[in-house]
Amino acid sequence: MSQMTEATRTLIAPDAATMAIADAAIESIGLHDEGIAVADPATGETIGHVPNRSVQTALEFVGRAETAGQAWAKTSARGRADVLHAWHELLIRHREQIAHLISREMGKTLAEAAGEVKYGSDFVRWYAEEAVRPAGDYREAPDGGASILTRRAPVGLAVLITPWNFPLAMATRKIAPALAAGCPVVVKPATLTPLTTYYAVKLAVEAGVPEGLIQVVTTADSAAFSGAVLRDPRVRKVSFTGSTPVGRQLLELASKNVLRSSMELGGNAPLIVFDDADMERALEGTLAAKLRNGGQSCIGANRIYVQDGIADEFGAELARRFAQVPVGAGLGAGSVLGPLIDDRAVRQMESLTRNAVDMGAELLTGGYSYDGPGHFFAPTVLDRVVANADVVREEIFGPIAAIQRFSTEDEAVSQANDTEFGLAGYVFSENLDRALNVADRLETGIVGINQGVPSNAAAPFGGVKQSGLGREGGAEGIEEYQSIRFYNIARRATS
Ligand SMILES: NC(=O)C1=CN([C@@H]2O[C@H](COP(=O)(O)OP(=O)(O)OC[C@H]3O[C@@H](n4cnc5c(N)ncnc54)[C@H](OP(=O)(O)O)[C@@H]3O)[C@@H](O)[C@H]2O)C=CC1
Ligand SMILES: O=C(O)CCCC(=O)O
Repeated sequence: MSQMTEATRTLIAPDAATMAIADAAIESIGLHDEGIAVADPATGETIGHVPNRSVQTALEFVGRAETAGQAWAKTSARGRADVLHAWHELLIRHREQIAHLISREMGKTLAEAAGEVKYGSDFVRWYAEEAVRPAGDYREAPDGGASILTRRAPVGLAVLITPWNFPLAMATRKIAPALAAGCPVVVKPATLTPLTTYYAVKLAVEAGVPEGLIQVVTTADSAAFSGAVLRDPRVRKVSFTGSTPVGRQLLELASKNVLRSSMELGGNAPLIVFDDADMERALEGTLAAKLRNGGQSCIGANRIYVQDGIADEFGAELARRFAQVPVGAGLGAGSVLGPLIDDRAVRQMESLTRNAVDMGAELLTGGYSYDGPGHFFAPTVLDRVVANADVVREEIFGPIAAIQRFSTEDEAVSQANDTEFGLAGYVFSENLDRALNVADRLETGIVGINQGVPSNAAAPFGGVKQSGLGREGGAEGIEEYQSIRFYNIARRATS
């Protein structure tokens, strides 16, 4: 595609010393050199192997977790909290190794990986704190004839299926509340990035999580895994983060045993910039909402709507900033944008850009991939994208900013809501009334107002419409792993 120069073609190479830190972390996990190969997306190099577990082994692991879970469910809340606090401390003590490992296996820059270590560890600390919060309440029946006690019991064995884009945070966001609630877990990390999960779980065991309580299953046949494990009567809960088509399949499987289900699925986030926005805030917020994690986030800004009066200036300035973003290996000094996860993702970015341009979009910057061995695509800005272009209808999952223009608030809201997804949205306006009114009208579970990264361990992350079911993080996140029961105590009037 166009716009390629020798300067923009240059990629920052990985640094040998930083790769050595990552490789030492991988070595310390103690896995063997056989099974499923894991590759570095910046170099294509194989960096380790994880076991390819059979269905039979996965079911044995279910049994081990269930056995360990019986004692864990009886451990006091303070006991569970203490173990989670100890795990949090170990994650922080090993933050450097974990950040390098995340960067090596997933590709994000070291700075972003360090941010993920903080974010991912925050879930462990948060649920250490939540474990001891009241797990029930007392109420009176309105007619006075009964007292009602509620109690939250652990839901039981939870199967946790995580994606490759946040290898630590997506694991801890599920494991920590499950453990805090008193549940055993079987975790299935993505085949593309399983090493961080093995490393974090090893630290959990060192921190005092009972042997067997967390079982990690890696497999080359994830469909066979879910087909068997979700039908097993010992399993009571499934929590999944990933694509909507896989989420639908898992919900179908979960229906057989009527499993409690949490689904954090795809997004198609609208980002709306009004003409009364602070331009600097809006540009920085858009850059963050689009390029965080190389654009590979389900809350990444997918459709950017800019009000007519400022659209030319906004588009030109965003393109200028995108063009200056240093691209290279996550473990390369100064990289701000790392590689995409695999070659399929690069081909998808090329196809989305081509389709948008064919349909009339203006390519303001980027639009090209880099020659192998890594999977790199340039930061790209497209302006005047039409509403039925693929880049608008599909989840991009890469560094393409697709700008459309609008004139009125009603028009912006109606375009923003014109999708089957409803995970995140963003509003930029210095008029608080307007920002809040538009936020109220967006059909999403999350809204960033004048900022581009709304995630926080204390917040209830999750979507509406086809973006999923349930919430992760916050006080709500532990409830996903609890069953509420009540005791009705008959009361006799006394005089
Ligand atoms: N909501 C989100 O955060 C994410 C959304 N996505 C979206 O999905 C697209 C495709 O990414 P992809 O990684 O293929 O996402 P998937 O939904 O295929 O994978 C996510 C996780 O689910 C597992 N999985 C896949 N199929 C099954 C199955 N039948 N039973 C049990 N587990 C299964 C994967 O395992 P395995 O790795 O072994 O296939 C992985 O652990 C992305 O481009 C993006 O649009 C992707 C990741 C995260
Ligand atoms: O599903 C994702 O893409 C990961 C969640 C990102 C976040 O928690 O901010």
